[in-house]
Amino acid sequence: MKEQVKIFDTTLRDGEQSPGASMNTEEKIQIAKQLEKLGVDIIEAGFAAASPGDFEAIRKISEVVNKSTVCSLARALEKDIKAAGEAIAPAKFKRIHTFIATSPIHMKYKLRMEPEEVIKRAIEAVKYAKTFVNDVEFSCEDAGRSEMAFLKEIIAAVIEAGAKTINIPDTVGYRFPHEMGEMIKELKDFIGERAIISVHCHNDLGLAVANSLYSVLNGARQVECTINGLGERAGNAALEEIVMAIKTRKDIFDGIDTNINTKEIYPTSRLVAAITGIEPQPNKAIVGKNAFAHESGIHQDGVLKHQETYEIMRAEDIGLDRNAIVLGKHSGRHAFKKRIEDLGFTLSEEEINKAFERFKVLADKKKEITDDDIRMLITNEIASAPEVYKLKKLQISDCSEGVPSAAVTIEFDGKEITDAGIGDGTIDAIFKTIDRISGYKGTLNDYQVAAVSKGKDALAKVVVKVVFDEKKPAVIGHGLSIDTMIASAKAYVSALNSYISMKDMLKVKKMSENDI
Ligand SMILES: CC(=O)SCCNC(=O)CCNC(=O)[C@H](O)C(C)(C)COP(=O)(O)OP(=O)(O)OC[C@H]1O[C@@H](n2cnc3c(N)ncnc32)[C@H](O)[C@@H]1OP(=O)(O)O
Ligand SMILES: CC(C)C(=O)C(=O)O
Repeated sequence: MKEQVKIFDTTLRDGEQSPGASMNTEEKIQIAKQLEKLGVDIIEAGFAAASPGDFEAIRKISEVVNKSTVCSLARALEKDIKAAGEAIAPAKFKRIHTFIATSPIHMKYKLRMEPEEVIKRAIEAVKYAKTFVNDVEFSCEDAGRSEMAFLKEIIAAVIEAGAKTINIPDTVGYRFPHEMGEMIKELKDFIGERAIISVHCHNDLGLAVANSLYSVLNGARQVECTINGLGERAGNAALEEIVMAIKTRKDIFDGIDTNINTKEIYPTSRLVAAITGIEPQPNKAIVGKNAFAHESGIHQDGVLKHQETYEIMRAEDIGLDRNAIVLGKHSGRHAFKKRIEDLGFTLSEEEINKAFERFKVLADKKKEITDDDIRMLITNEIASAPEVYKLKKLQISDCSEGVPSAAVTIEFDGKEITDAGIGDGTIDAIFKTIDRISGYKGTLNDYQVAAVSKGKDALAKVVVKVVFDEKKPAVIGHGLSIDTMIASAKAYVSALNSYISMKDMLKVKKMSENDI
């Protein structure tokens, strides 16, 4: 029988306390729905008394979420608890989370209360919260710096008052994992089955996840955490790290599991990053851009031969469907060859070796080599496309009014062929006319234009990515001219020549007259 650790997500409450992470109601609803899909047990949707906007967001979330419990934070104050109770009222499963600080420093300087007064307030708060909901959580704020004897006293009192979950926050991220574990163990022995122990760890010393995991190992059965580790100051424990650590190290977390659908981790992380505008650092565990990327040749070779040589988790398990191999200056031949094959090219060993040499030269100049760079290397360098078709003349109509059209003259097999055509724009008209002349039909996948020099007579460089057969990879063409339209026509013709010159690598599908 597996023991569940409840995942209490506080992205919408503590996460929103990250400077700059404010979200509007619509955005919070989107995130709440995604959190439900992710399978979090409790969504802390906000702090109802903080503002009318927070109240409204919690209320709307309570209306749309029906699998996860919806929770609002409240100080140990009647007005906060009333607001929380009213905001979560529509929810199918609801919880009030009330708190008061228990550390000597907070009680003395912030609350300016004697410990006895703090206990009295805590009991009143829990009792009042119980008039709204059965599910009441109580937090001993700054428990990490609180005295054990006082913690036990207040915890016993709030359990007696009806609290079902006792949260032990390391509010300022002060504890070390072994200390956190010892504290939770002692409290677990004290509380027994009377309430669920929860932890809420901050990351001021980078220990939030480690502290949460040690707490689980010592009896905590709820973890409060946020997507991407967002939160006040250095943030909270990252949900994705806790969940994946428990899943990956089954040997340590024997018989312990969460309800999280890990395949929703990456989509949730992206949604939160897009809405808050706070991007996880590239090397952030689990969800960082580089978390599943291998750049160096020895690692790439190992992963290609057997994934587990350098991966303890599978990218697919977090819902990430992406090529883990990043080509760069440290990449080796195995990875390069694999990428060429993945892109749909069939090259001889000699061609691969030639391309690999050029790739290394390029990689010295460029930080990351993209798939388009590889296509360019192959289509324009290896094939060193002979000019089967050559642009001779181009005339375009003024398209400010009327139908954009182009007349193109192409040299082919020693003869000049001229034709004219119309299109959705001037460039489209040029490309369609080239298709008519050549008999191939290209689909433009990408078009980029850049100035390669300065001033009025700057040279325009156009790069096109064209698919001439949908079953075959795209080819790249480029053209340079002082005139953007001519550069575009040259780029398209160069893509066509590359395509034709690779007949042996890519079987060419010729268009019939009727297809044009
Ligand atoms: C560790 C945490 O993350 S706690 C949650 C933090 N989140 C927030 O603060 C949410 C956003 N906060 C707010 O919008 C505002 O601070 C409000 C609306 C909650 C309160 O605003 P104000 O009434 O203007 O009070 P202000 O924030 O300046 O000061 C906090 C007051 O609450 C008191 N207080 C703090 N915690 C508690 C508590 N758990 N129970 C009772 N009183 C508390 C403080 O002692 C202080 O009281 P005082 O005015 O008598 O000195
Ligand atoms: C209110 C509590 C749970 C909190 O956010 C903290 O202590 O950090």
